[in-house]
Amino acid sequence: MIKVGIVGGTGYTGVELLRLLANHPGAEVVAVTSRKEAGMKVAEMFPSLRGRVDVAFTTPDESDLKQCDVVFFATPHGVAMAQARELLEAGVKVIDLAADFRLKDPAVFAKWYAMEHSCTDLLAEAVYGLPEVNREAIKAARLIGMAGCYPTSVQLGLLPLLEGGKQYIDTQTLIADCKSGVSGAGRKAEVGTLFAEAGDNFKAYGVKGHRHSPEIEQGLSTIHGAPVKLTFVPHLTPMIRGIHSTIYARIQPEGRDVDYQQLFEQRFAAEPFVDVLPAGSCPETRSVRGANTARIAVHRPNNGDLLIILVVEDNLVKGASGQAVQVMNLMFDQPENAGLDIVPLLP
Ligand SMILES: NC(=O)C1=CN([C@@H]2O[C@H](COP(=O)(O)OP(=O)(O)OC[C@H]3O[C@@H](n4cnc5c(N)ncnc54)[C@H](OP(=O)(O)O)[C@@H]3O)[C@@H](O)[C@H]2O)C=CC1
Ligand SMILES: CC(=O)N[C@@H](CCC(=O)OP(=O)(O)O)C(=O)O
Repeated sequence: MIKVGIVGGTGYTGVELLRLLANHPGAEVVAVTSRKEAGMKVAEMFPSLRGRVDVAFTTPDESDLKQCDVVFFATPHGVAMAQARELLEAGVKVIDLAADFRLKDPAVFAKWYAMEHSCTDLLAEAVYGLPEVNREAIKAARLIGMAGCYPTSVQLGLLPLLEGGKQYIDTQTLIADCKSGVSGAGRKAEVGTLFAEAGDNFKAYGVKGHRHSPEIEQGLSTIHGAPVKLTFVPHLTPMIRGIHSTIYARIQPEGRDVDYQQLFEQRFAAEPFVDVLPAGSCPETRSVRGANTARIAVHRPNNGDLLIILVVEDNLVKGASGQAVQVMNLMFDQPENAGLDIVPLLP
């Protein structure tokens, strides 16, 4: 059994890790931290886990995380980078769901996260946690910076069009118009996510600049092998789970004769967690609720020069904890779908 520790077990991604790992045949959660709820049984706080998770929260200081084979950080930005070195030196693998190990340039990290990076050597070593792009590197890694929720959807939507230096689309004018459910903002109390503020309401935010822009551009540029520019506008929608990304790309002369439906179907045919919908479809966020699946549809209206790619995912699953379990499975040579064989919840 893989011995698992979770730092930040009371937040939305932490409890989602607990839910998924409760069904994992090869992993056992041996430590879960919370500073505020230390001493309380996990299942007392989250009755959905009664009979499935039999551990209590401990403070991060009390928790013997070094006895684990892997520790997930489901914490705010800046927490993992303060603790990763000690764990790695003790032979523990580290999977960070925050952004501490995503951005390769420490100056870019400092600009967007308003803090200096405290271990740039580990940043250089860390592997980006997006299996459809980095599967082999993930298998060999001991430190993972998981892809962000919006960045996962946008990179999957553009992967077949950009990888291998393809010149099918204009890589300098891409637009990603993205919507997220409120759980994307985490479980902490904030006015903007109160029911009376976020319910029956719809708004864009971060239009001047969002910290996922540099992450998406870094990822797309790596996939393409040359700089890619993208305008990213996130929106908050009155739903709990789910991300819907609508991506616009201009087709270049080299891409005029490409069958995009076939390109997407072929690229993702062997991917266990990416589903390309039949031509003409529009994916719904509820079709992936609770599951580690991204569903994608590609449209080319009137066979013109505009491609519209629609991507849906559950921000807490493929956008965070499910993808983190997928990554753990790769790192520990488990079946990639262990603990993740889930039918989405309807309605
Ligand atoms: N929500 C989402 O959809 C996604 C979130 N993420 C990222 O995952 C991370 C967690 O997000 P989310 O679960 O939503 O956040 P929450 O705010 O819901 O939970 C944060 C957790 O971290 C713990 N925590 C807070 N500060 C510290 C600290 N200094 N040391 C140790 N533990 C701490 C909290 O417990 P306590 O205070 O009791 O210790 C709590 O359990 C974030 O970095 C977020 O950006 C990534 C993808 C999607
Ligand atoms: C709706 C909402 O507020 N979403 C968050 C993004 C989700 C998140 O936690 O960001 P990471 O994926 O980088 O960890 C935001 O825009 O800040």
